[in-house]
Amino acid sequence: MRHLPYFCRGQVVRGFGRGSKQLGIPTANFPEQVVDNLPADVSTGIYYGWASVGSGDVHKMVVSIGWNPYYKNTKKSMETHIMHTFEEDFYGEILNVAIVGYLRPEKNFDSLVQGTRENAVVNKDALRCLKCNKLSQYLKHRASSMSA
Ligand SMILES: Nc1ncnc2c1ncn2[C@@H]1O[C@H](COP(=O)(O)OP(=O)(O)OP(=O)(O)O)[C@@H](O)[C@H]1O
Ligand SMILES: Cc1cc2nc3c(=O)[nH]c(=O)nc-3n(C[C@H](O)[C@H](O)[C@H](O)CO)c2cc1C
Ligand SMILES: [Mg+2]
Repeated sequence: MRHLPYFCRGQVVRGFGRGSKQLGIPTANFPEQVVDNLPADVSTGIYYGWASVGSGDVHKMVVSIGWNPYYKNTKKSMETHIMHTFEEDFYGEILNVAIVGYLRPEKNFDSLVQGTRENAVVNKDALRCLKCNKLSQYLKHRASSMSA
């Protein structure tokens, strides 16, 4: 994306409910409005960056933007997997994300097992890319000033 880092926020909505169960990675889904507001020339694929829920702590994240070719979705989605274990679900809360970099295009997995493996690889890549935490501090500041 030409527009990186890209900041956006929105309410976490329910998707198809298959992110965590099938691929082992829960993804907080943004509503259509947030997806429609992405720059028109955004490349679909998997990105990494920082995220916070409400005014909570900032965590590393990976975000998938696109049509999930494995599931043949007809509507573009934007789903964030936060690299943190939460005590409970946070549907309805405001998710803040700062997308920092691009990792890979979306793939059409041969199987769910392959999908799970690929996601473990991409999560590791994201952690390697996210060593600098300057943007994390920026997101924390921006999220708290917006909810004040
Ligand atoms: N580490 C995490 N990252 C993202 N979401 C999490 C995390 N831990 C718990 N959740 C919760 O899990 C929900 C996402 O679960 P999941 O992706 O399985 O379902 P869904 O978003 O409703 O549907 P879909 O499978 O279409 O994405 C989030 O909305 C959030 O409330
Ligand atoms: C890190 C990450 C990588 C993903 N990679 C793909 C992919 O390559 N192909 C795909 O169809 N879906 C991919 N997805 C989306 C996945 O299919 C989606 O989260 C589930 O279908 C739940 O909606 C990815 C999601 C995440 C969080
Ligand atoms: Mg999801």
